[in-house]
Amino acid sequence: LLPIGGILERLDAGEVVIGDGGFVFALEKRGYVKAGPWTQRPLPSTLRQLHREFLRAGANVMQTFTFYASDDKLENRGSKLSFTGAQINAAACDLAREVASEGDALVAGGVSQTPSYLSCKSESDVKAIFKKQLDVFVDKNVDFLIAEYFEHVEEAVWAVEVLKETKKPVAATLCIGPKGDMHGVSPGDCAVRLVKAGAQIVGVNCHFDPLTCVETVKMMKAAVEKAGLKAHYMVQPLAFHTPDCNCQGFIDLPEFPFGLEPRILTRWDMHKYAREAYNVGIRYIGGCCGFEPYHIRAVAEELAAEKGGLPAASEKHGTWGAGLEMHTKPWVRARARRDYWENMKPASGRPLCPAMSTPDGWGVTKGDADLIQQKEATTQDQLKPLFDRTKSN
Ligand code: MET
Ligand SMILES: [Zn+2]
Repeated sequence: LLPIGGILERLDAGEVVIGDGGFVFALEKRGYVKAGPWTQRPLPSTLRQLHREFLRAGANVMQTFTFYASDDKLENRGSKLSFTGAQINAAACDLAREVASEGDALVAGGVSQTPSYLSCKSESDVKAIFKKQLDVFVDKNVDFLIAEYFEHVEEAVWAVEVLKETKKPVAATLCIGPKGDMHGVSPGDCAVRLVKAGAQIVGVNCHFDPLTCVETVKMMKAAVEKAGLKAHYMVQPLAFHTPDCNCQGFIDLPEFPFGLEPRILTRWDMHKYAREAYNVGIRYIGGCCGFEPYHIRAVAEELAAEKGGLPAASEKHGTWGAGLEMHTKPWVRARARRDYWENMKPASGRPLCPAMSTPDGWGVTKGDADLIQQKEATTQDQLKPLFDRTKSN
């Protein structure tokens, strides 16, 4: 399969790298993470098992489960923790490495947006937060680093600048859609800033459905190329359909986070996603919230020819439903073919439900953001009264 090499060697050689899926969401469903704070950990045996399932599904990267594990986030959520932030981050690195070494996978240490940025701490304060997590990643010798889930490109740039200090490869993904970041910076401009800050891989994760994310990365790629810069591209979208979202993505859907199930992509939707991503030139293709191991397996199956083989989990899955040839019912046997699953339109089974929702939130768009651009007004609690004021004026 993949030649042995670091992330950049693999991407430079034109290989497809498959990412993993959504850990906080998957662990919440299994009863180990609480939605809201999203910070409960550590969870050794479950976490090890989830890494293994993604590895078996074809993931080439094990991301450390260090999302929202910065000291300020752990404290800010008041979790009564019996471990320090450093211990939590270290345990996550050990687990990711343990499982990665069972297969052909790299370990990526991850940092994400901080409450410190939103509450307007200085650049040096915010950077100090990233540095603490980074010290653990260096100590544990992760293979590369990912700054993911940033709504504000400014904070992502700060993260990249800190991560760069290690000389390890750095990837950066924003949780934005085609309209850009929460200050209205376009995807293209965001990407150029991240590449200039030293990220070798740029893209988006979370907040929007796969095809919207691919579209956003396509805009990033065009701008980076236009600026005469070079980078690799990465996409790790939601596994939920979000055609009705505004600029903040699925957070604003009334179904977030406990009623999203009818929106889940099928494995066949994932084939389409993987092909689209590949066709626009994205070579690091993975998932975020909602992605379960079988979604990653579908990505790996779609790209099997490019990758030179199928993942281990495909042993239990005939490509395009081939396993159904052994079904007892003839009409089900007739479904053992690609065009059946490609054209099947799944029903939701909910006759009284709408196809689309109206996003909540306070409709904070670029225009509103311009009115309230002071950084101290970027958390929702702080935005609401300002927006109400805007409306009544
Ligand atoms: C809310 S985005 C979460 C990203 C993180 N890599 C996770 O899967 O948990
Ligand atoms: Zn996510």
